Amino acid sequence: MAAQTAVQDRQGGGGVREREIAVEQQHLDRVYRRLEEKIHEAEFLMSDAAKKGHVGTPGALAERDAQVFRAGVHLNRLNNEFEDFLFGRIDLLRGKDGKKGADGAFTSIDPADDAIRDDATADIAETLHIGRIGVLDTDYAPLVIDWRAPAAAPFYRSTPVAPGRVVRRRVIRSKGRRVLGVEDDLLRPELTTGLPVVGDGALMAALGQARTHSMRDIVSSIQAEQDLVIRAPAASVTEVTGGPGTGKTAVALHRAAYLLYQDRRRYSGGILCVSPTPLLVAYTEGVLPSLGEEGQVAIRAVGSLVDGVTADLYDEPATARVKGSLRMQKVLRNAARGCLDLALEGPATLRVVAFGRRVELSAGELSDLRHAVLGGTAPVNLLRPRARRLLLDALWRKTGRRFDDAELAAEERQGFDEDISTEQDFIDFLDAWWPVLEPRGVLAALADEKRLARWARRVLTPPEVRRVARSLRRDGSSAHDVALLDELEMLLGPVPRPKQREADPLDELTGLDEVTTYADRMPGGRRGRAERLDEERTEYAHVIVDEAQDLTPMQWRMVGRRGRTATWTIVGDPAQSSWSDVEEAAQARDEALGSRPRRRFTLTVNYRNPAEIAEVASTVLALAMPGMESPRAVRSTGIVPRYEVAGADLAADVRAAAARLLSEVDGTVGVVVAMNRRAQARGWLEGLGERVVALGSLEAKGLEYDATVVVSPAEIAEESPAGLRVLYVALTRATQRLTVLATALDAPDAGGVPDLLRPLA
Ligand SMILES: Nc1ncnc2c1ncn2[C@@H]1O[C@H](COP(=O)(O)OP(=O)(O)OP(=O)(O)O)[C@@H](O)[C@H]1O
Repeated sequence: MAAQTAVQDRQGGGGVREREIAVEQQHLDRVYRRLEEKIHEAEFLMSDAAKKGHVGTPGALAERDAQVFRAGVHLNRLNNEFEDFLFGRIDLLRGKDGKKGADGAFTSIDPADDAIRDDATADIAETLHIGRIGVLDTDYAPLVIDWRAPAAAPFYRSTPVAPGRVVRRRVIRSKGRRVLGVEDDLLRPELTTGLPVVGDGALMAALGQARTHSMRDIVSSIQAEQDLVIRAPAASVTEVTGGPGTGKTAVALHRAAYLLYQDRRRYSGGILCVSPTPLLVAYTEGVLPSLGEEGQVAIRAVGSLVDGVTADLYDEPATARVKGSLRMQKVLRNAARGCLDLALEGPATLRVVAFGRRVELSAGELSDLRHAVLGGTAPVNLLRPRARRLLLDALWRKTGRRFDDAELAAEERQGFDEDISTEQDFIDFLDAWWPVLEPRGVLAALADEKRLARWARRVLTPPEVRRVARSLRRDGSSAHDVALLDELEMLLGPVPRPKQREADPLDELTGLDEVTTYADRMPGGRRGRAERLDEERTEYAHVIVDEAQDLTPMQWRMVGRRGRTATWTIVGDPAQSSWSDVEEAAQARDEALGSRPRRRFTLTVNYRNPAEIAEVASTVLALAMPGMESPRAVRSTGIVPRYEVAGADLAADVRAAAARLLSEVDGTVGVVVAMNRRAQARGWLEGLGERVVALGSLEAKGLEYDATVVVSPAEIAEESPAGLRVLYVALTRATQRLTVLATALDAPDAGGVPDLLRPLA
């Protein structure tokens, strides 16, 4: 009977849909009325604090500032008129333990033993609405439960096989203050509860939507296997693997929001999310604000982890391989020390005047001294004070002064040190003989092939030396260079910086700088507190690594230094790795993570690609990683990939394919080409508008489009030793349509299918 009602209502019979929308609209109206009251409260707090004036004891001022800060943050969150602020509802049977949690909702997951009557009828005992932040009524009853609260977990976890207390799960679609639609899943169809069921399920509705250039959150349709990862306890390392489109990136970002909600104090140390490319950062950075989280999470491209440098170049695969390998540690260590010698083009000897006579250290003596100082492993810049001391010791010995009285000797020596070390000649000599080295200077020195060959003796082969030196002569940096700079920063130690402007002592007394005023005093004007903290921070409480399969060993070292005491979430897919030496990268990952225990999760369902596209990708996967399983595509659209063969004018053919796809989809189109055709391809698409973009194969990582054109699979595959895996990435970017454009290199068959995409016999 209930099943019958459900079928009828799914077909929209009897105006049930409109009635149910009206029911949810009523609830949403109540929520907004309550939110308005909260906004007034927060505004009152702000103005009350302001009225407390500008004078008072330091304690009172600090209290006032903290109050303003808290109220401001709160107001900001409330004022954000989220698209679907309220997005879910669950109707629950009576629970087992009858206890209420902090959010006002009952805690038990399982139904009470007598919640279902013998005739399979049951009553709905509790209805919870789930939203982006929690809202309590004036009497502390929950109007909306925060999606991250324990009571919201059944919304994501319940399945028809293990429904727990959930009878019906409803996803509510709204815009601003208006409810637009509802989509229900009936989790206990065997029961008669009188609940109407509307719609075709929320997940399919979400997956079919057109894509934009920004990723959407999935908060209203997180699936059970994803929810397990999002809410996994933050102990040590959480490792997630899964094929393309299984939601790894989405899950990682939702997990960041969950961790902050769950233990805000602990994660005030910041969460770092490392992404492979700036394009993926731009694509994903709107997700956390849409979940109500801003400020504590820094999403950075791996090439932007060192302040002041942004990677804007790509290295050829063979060069990347060398620069990313652990062998570079040795080369950089030699370079850090070797650069001291480079500076010695100035005076070869040191001459000073002491006690009326000249005292001199010869080139040989200076060289011995340098060796003695460099004997330690300390960073080179930190050895400078020791070098200075040894120079003074050696000069003092040369003066031949002897004293019987120890006190007198100490006094004389102190005077000597002060005199000599303030002498301009000595200062100039020290600056030339033991200069403060900056990572960029040392890296630039490696661009000289002869020098690099010396520092890389028995570590790199001559062709490798040539490649690396040549790549460093370019103007700009690659993501591999950034890891080298970071390594050098560690080997060299901090560069002493000129002192910052003194803080206003009164501000320090009142704690005012913690709240707002510090930003005003910063050079360059007013900046957000979060932005400032982000820049200053070099270690984080939690580190998330997206597309972890692509980090080179040197990059793992760089990321590892940012999370020495952190907990970690690492998501990736070995089948999508563009790094050729998978084992070396795994070893570096192990080093970065140390012996911390790991919890492993696997995601198995592909939410991005329709089955028709996933099938093509799986033929390449079989070549790239024989034996590796493809994730299961969750939907099928009936639209098969289109195969075309390019004629004499590749540009015109690519342009035509892109234009056709633009007319077929509402959202975005991505044209993926081999890396060396990137610039060219941008030109081909000129004038087609903003919905279409050209991407080099490595740039496509992590992104998705309504439709894609993959240009010459063979060219992409042949571009690097990991080319087949890169091609696998390229083929898995489309949510609706795929066009493959073959060239002669692809050896297409009569149907235009490239050799690489033909299923193995
Ligand atoms: N539970 C879900 N509900 C709705 N959409 C989802 C869900 N899970 C994933 N998606 C969507 O599927 C697409 C793929 O997700 P995501 O980019 O996180 O996958 P991925 O595993 O990181 O992929 P890749 O390895 O290819 O980079 C995104 O559009 C995402 O919004």
